[in-house]
Amino acid sequence: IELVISQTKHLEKATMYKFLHGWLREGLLTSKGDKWQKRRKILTPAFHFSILLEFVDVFNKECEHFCKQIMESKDKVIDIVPIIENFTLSTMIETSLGKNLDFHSNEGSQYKNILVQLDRLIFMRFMNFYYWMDGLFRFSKLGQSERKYLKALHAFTVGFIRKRESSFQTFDEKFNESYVKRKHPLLDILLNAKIKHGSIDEDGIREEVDTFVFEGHDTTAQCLNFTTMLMACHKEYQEEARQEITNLLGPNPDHKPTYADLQKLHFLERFIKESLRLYPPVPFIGRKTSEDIPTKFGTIPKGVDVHLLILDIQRNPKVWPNPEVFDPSRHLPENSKNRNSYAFIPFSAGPRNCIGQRYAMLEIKAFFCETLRRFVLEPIDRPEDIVLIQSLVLRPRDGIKVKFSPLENIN
Ligand code: HEM
Repeated sequence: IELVISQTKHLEKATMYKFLHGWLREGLLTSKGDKWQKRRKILTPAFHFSILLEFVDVFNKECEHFCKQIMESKDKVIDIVPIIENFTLSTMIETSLGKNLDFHSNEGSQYKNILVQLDRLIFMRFMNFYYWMDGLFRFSKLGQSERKYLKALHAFTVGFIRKRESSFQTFDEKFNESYVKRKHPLLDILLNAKIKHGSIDEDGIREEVDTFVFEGHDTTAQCLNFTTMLMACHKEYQEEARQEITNLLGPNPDHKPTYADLQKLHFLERFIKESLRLYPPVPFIGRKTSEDIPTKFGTIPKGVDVHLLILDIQRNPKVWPNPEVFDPSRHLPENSKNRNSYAFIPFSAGPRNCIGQRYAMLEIKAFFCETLRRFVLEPIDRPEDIVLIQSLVLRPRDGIKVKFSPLENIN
């Protein structure tokens, strides 16, 4: 695994990524060579800590909205999957496009439905070998549906971009005070690159916006779904996480965490890592080899697809004793120092690792700062009840039900 992903040689993605090309074209996730390198350079500043700092306010606001929905719901046993997906999609739209999208509005519900349909169609194509052939797929009903949804999605994305561009003013990219004061959704960094430097055009911006929405919201949503279920199932760990949060921020959820606070939640971080070990939202990735790779087991030839099965790697009993047991202490520094660093790769590793890793961890931690200070989570669905399916991400087939008991009723 290390030989394939740690080097800059094998950066091209495997053949199966072609199923995403209609949607993302050649955005950061699917591009290769010079194009990928240039884009990574343009996009890396979008995750500078000064920008993430601002995003924490958005996460906090949306976390509060999430909890409000739960409080207003009559039934406290809730299938968390749809509301968590709305939560991560809202934060993604706001931080990447600088826009609030209401999913009850016509625009919001249509946009969300398109994403859901495309995910479903691409998964169906992936699962049916005949549809792997472009010619057959193009003339199939599935192919026609995909074209219809892609056209609608791209019209939405271009609309969002043009609207923001119409009132956009370029800015100085130096990380000085005025830069930090200004909120910079991802789209602004791309518009600046287009207008100031001509290093990207409108099609390129669209590729990247679609890539971020695709890669950023569903992955984080699935991590939150599984982590919330695990919190509910492990009362003692849930209490430890709540203690850590209240020791740092106090019991009142109106006292919101800052970027710096979120760095200090070490137990919560280990809890999330253990959830990512058992339920990696991206359960496998693939590369095409650009030259022969000699390994101690034999040579992987040039030009083949290599699939790296993250879920299996992270449940390998030779590395993770009793792999099915949920145990956050596996991620204590003293317990991980002798472990091969490629045994835990939920965000991949090497030069093509996840650019949004820190963003995702901040969002997930902010979510628990809010929910654990408002509710006690009790299990309804448990890991043994969940049927996992792998669509574009790893997800629970039938949702996940959790009971939310308001903390004030318990104390
Ligand atoms: C828990 C949440 C997340 C997980 C588990 C995750 C996982 C991954 C993995 C495994 C890859 C490598 C994919 C491959 O090699 O094919 C990846 C790449 C990527 N991720 Fe994430 N991701 C998460 C959240 C995010 C977020 C929040 C964003 C954006 C804000 C994001 C943006 C990207 C992009 C753009 C790439 C492509 C990077 C490149 O090829 O240079 N991800 N992610």
